[in-house]
Amino acid sequence: MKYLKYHALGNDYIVLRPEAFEGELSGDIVRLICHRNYGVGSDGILYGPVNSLSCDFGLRIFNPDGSEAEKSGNGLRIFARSLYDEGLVGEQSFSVETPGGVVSCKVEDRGKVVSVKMGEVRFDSTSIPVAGPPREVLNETMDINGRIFTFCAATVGNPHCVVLSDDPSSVDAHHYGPLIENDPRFPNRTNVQFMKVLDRGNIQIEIWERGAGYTLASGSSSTAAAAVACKLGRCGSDITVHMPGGKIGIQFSKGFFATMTGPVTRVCEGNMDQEMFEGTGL
Ligand SMILES: N[C@@H](CCC[C@H](N)C(=O)O)C(=O)O
Repeated sequence: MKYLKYHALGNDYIVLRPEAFEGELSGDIVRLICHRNYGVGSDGILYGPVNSLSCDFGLRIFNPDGSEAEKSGNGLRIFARSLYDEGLVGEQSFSVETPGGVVSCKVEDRGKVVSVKMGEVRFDSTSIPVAGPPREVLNETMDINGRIFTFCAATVGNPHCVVLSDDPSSVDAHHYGPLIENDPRFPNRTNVQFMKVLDRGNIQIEIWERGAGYTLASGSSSTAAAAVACKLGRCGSDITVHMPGGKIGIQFSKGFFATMTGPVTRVCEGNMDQEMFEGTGL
């Protein structure tokens, strides 16, 4: 089974074309393909282009735990680059339908940079979702094993919990990230960012992703955290997000309509041997 592999600041994805894999991408198959020892290994699978009635292309996004995500910022940049590499798009803008909404992509610098209009970031609890009365989820507190966190929540199409921090660390991301990801206040679980505002144009985040765990970078996390910093009045509308894997630029217009710009790196193309799937019924 042919696949392509790319990474975006160390957030790596496998691109599977439907013609290369005509079966149903079950949770078991996704977990196997993403497994770092028994499979190819990745932070997720991009399955597309699939048919779309409203857009140039459709895309499905799967996390390594087998769950399907509504949107992926790094994933969309990688998907756009894969289309460019295979001559399906040029450097003109094109639309992609995801379960979390429609985005517009533009490949730049011969594919090494991609911009994505990610849609509107929203903070209302019913859209994210967050349990409790309908409200904007801003500067709320949560007690996680006795440690009190102040957080905001947002949706970029997928859910995000942005924890305000003076010292974001991978230690906190690994320890508290899974607890927050699965906290009952988030009915669909959530992605988690520990965010420090550096100045009006820069933030730093550490990331724990829903269904993927600790990642070196995340486009939708960058978008959500930057939107929270802007919403709180701590940043302007042009923000650089600094992560362990590198940095992404986020620009807001007309309120919280976000454009994300960042790099994509091609890793390889390969073929998954049928032996890998023995015993899976595939
Ligand atoms: N790494 C992605 C996010 C992938 C989806 C996320 N884990 C979720 O379940 O919402 C990104 O770059 O946005």
